[in-house]
Amino acid sequence: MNAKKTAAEKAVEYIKDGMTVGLGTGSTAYWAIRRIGERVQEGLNIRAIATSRASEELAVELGIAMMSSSEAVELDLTIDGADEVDRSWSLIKGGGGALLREKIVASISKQLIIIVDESKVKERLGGFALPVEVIPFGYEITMRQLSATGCTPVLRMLEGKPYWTDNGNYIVDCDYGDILHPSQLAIRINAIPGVVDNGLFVGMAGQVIVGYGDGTVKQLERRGSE
Ligand SMILES: O=C(CO)[C@H](O)[C@H](O)COP(=O)(O)O
Repeated sequence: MNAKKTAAEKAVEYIKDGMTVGLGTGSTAYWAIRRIGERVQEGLNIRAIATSRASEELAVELGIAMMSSSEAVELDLTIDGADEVDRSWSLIKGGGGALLREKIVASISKQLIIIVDESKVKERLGGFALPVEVIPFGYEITMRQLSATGCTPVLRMLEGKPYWTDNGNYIVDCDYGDILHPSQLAIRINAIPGVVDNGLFVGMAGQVIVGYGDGTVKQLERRGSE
């Protein structure tokens, strides 16, 4: 069974006619967009905004009506994946390089539903190196400053060149080991001038849907807050 697909399809059940919807990025969000496309073909009337060019292209191909960022004042619902989620629903995102648009879209969503397979649920964040979007100018300086926050920063590369985000920036993957205080760390990272944003999403998820290999899906119960 495809655990990402089952989690994604469960989340799409929350979409109702007339809603405005944020479309996430990645291999789990892909299944949600596919299912939304099917529902649109069946007559569902929604308008959507995507968190990456790749998701936008897929949505347009599937006939989903898109809205511009100037029209998107508040969204009813956003469905997105994550690289890690802990028991208080803090997240690491950005493995697919879309963290900035994902955070912007999540910030105007009345509800953010996170869809993951069971491998992403962790007691503590930090097994996955934290993606940080940085501007290209002075990135070596920014990387040294990131290093001083307690991580090993690595510039993300693609085909021998720095990876470019949809926003024309770089991604630095920062390995902190166990992240004990995600919200404090997020503030420290974002205080560095060359940082645009980081992949820690704290207090943003409104629901986490987990898909399992046996075909079942469950809501992740929330335990405490960060
Ligand atoms: O944050 C993201 C992209 O920037 C993705 O949601 C995250 O990387 C999870 O991706 P996948 O569903 O492919 O495992």
